[in-house]
Amino acid sequence: MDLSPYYHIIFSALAILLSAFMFLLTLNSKSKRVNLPPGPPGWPVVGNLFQVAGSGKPFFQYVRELLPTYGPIFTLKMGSRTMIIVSNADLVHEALIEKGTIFATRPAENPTRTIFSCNKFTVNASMYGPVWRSLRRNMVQNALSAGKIRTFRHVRVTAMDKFVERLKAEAAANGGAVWVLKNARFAVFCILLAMCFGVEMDEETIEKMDNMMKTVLITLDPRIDDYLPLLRPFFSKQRKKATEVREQQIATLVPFIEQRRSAVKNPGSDPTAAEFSYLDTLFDLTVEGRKYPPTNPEIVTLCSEFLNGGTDTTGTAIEWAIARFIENPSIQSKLNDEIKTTVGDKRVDEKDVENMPYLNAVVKELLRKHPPTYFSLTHSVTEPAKLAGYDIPTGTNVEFFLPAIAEDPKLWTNPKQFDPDRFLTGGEDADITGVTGVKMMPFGVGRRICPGLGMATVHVNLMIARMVQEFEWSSYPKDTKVDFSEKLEFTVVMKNSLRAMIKPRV
Ligand code: HEM
Repeated sequence: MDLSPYYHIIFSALAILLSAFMFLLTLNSKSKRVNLPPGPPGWPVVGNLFQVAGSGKPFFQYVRELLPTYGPIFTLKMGSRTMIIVSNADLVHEALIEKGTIFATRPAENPTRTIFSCNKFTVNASMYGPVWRSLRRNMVQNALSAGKIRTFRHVRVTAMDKFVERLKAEAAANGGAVWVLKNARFAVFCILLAMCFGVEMDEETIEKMDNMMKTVLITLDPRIDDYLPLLRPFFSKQRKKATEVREQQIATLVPFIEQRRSAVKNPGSDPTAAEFSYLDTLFDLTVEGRKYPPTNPEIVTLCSEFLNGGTDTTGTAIEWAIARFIENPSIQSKLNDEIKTTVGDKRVDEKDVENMPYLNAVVKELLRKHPPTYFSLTHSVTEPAKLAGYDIPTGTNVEFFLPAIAEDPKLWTNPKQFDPDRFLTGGEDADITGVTGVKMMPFGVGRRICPGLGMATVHVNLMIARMVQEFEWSSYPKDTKVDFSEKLEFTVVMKNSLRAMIKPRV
């Protein structure tokens, strides 16, 4: 959440004037009687907003530095929004498992998000209720069930072969060096596109789609008027731009939606059409409380959610994995040994992954130490609630800070260390779904747990296995140390995007 571009003196002055006015208005309001968790003192109305923005730090870093002072639950006032940051496993369990139905909703969205989510018509943004239930049930049962994931095996095989070819070509042109995140996220994006649209796309079209998705994500970056709605009149240009981007997004995606609609209506008419796609589940979808199926703009929104949910998250996991392999070559060689003993000279397949305990331990440790997002998506409560004895009013943004849980010394031995063996010889374990207890939650836990968990696990395991089977990975430039600094770019990626040397294994 980098708000620094908006941290402008004029707005500060304006906000202070407004804040004095609003403060007087709210002095006697009943919110004064609410017992919120403690937090750093802020200014009236703007709260801690300018402290956060002015710190110049990524939001996760700002929060991390407050933990020793304010503990496992604290409040940040971000303009009109009250944010409650939770960073302790027991409190996560209390909120998302014990009081799961109450903490399962989402807060109100800012106007830009509302444009792109078609008024909260997505699994991730919808309030806890009938729309969410219908959309989520459809995604989980009709598109992401274990059986449906299996039907796309051939898509993953083709995408992995292309991925390896791309890496080889890039290495050949650059003295053996390749960019890790860029190539990994492109490979996942190809898989998700094929699953979503069920039509074949050439590389140029895929890149066009990818650029479109990136533009949307940038447009959705938070702005200061999201926190201080009184400043909205100053941002009419940005609002107009957002509407234009939305129009472009619709114009880019609708032709593919119509192509698929026609292929489904006239079986056999399009020889390139896949047997099944996520789109097929949306055309006639019945949504509780509605009499009509999703419109084309709504389908655009649902497809974008499907593509965005799994692309950067998975790509990010792969980048951190390769960084760890370069840092610790013994992990890489142990993995390669396991691949060799499991599949011999055969190309590693997703079915083999189940029989590779070391690979599974590496992936689990990766998601513990480097959860691709440091906060779960924002939660909110369906009714006034209590957490750790404090009041949680409706409309509050409840944020769960994942690294604090996955690196809690009360839950883990040497939590800072990247050590896949902790899950094998170390005798440690964790239920990633949180049902039997929360120790790490890279996919969230409870009712809003990531519905892509199963598929994402297949993708991360398979990509790592193929990347290590094909190549030996080492540092670029040679003999340099990996810099593990982080930065926020929707997910938490490496501050200096990882470039690595690859050597084909013989
Ligand atoms: C390594 C990959 C992934 C990670 C780390 C990840 C992580 C997460 C997290 C932390 C949440 C928020 C949970 C909460 O609100 O408490 C989430 C939600 C979600 N994810 Fe994922 N995700 C991944 C892959 C995917 C994939 C492949 C898809 C679908 C194609 C997907 C679709 C979604 C959706 C739709 C939600 C919203 C669920 C809801 O609100 O009910 N994710 N994910």
